[in-house]
Amino acid sequence: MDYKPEPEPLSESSKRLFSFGVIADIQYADLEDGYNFQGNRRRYYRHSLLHLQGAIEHWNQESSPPRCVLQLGDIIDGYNAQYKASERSLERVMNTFQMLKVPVHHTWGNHEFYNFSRDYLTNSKLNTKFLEDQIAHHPETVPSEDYYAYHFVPFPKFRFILLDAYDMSVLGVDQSSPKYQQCLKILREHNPNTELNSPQGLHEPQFVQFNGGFSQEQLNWLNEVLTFSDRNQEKVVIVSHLPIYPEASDTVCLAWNYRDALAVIWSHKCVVCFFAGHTHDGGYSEDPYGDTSLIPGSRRSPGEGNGNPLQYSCLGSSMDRGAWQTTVRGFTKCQTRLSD
Ligand SMILES: Nc1ncnc2c1ncn2[C@@H]1O[C@H](COP(=O)(O)OP(=O)(O)O)[C@@H](O)[C@H]1O
Repeated sequence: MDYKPEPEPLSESSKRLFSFGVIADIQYADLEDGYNFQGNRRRYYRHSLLHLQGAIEHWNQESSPPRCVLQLGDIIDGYNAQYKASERSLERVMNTFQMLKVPVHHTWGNHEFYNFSRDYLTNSKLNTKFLEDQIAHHPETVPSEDYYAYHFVPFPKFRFILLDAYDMSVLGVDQSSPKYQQCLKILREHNPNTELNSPQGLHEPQFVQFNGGFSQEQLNWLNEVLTFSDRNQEKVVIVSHLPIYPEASDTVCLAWNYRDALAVIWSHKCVVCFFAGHTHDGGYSEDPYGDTSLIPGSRRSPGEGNGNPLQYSCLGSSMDRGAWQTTVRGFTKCQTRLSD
């Protein structure tokens, strides 16, 4: 990850409220090192577990421990399926996570679906929905079972929302279902390549098989939660495996309908930060909240928004770069630092 903001000294008026850990794309497999599809990025399949152990030791030793850790998806590599080692590898990584003294929230990425069905994931330890916050008297903030998303409150007045970026995807969906046909149609309409994983020649390169998007139902739910948070003057952090902001990511890694997600976020005041995995080179950007020129096709008028810059971060692969610890101080400025 090229961008590495320097931690600012904490002044009396901006004391750290709390911190949380973030780790993405562990992609463990009991295999020798390899490369990504393009052959230009090394994958440290076996070593990634040691890296996770290092991150956990760091988090456990913090004098003021993080409230939680966010695991942003691709916890094991798709190669495990080929070697019939999916369950064994997942078990190994989850056993490592057991050393962590704080709760971990798991997000699902494309590699989860290379290894497991959605039903399997729902019934597995990678489903951390039991950690969700329940807002009494606001049933509209309860997510549907049709997608894997929830919200939780690690610190008073800070709400975190975990989104399912493969809600609309050909990955993890039963191929005999109408939803699969609908997603395949969307993908084919935007991607005429025979190899649907290839972005070659695409006007919108994010329309590849290894990505997905958010259903309207999930976006409506997100809108309800953000409405609640606005009303309650909360600050909101959103996480998903797929990034949604072009300036913080390679365009081929964006969620299919990233603009729809941005439109929902921009119609509220409360969102301060969005974290994603998937883009192994990492990325970081501040949305000036009003400058629509950065978003191709955006219909948002200049000057709209809440006046605060919104932070978007994509984490570099944990195998290459390490885990991140983020400290929160009111979140007018997101402060990140490399923890190892
Ligand atoms: N241009 C491409 N053409 C065909 N398949 C691709 C292409 N790019 C990626 N893939 C496939 O998509 C999946 C994800 O790609 P990969 O490079 O492993 O990225 P990551 O490890 O970040 O998920 C792999 O199954 C890979 O084989």
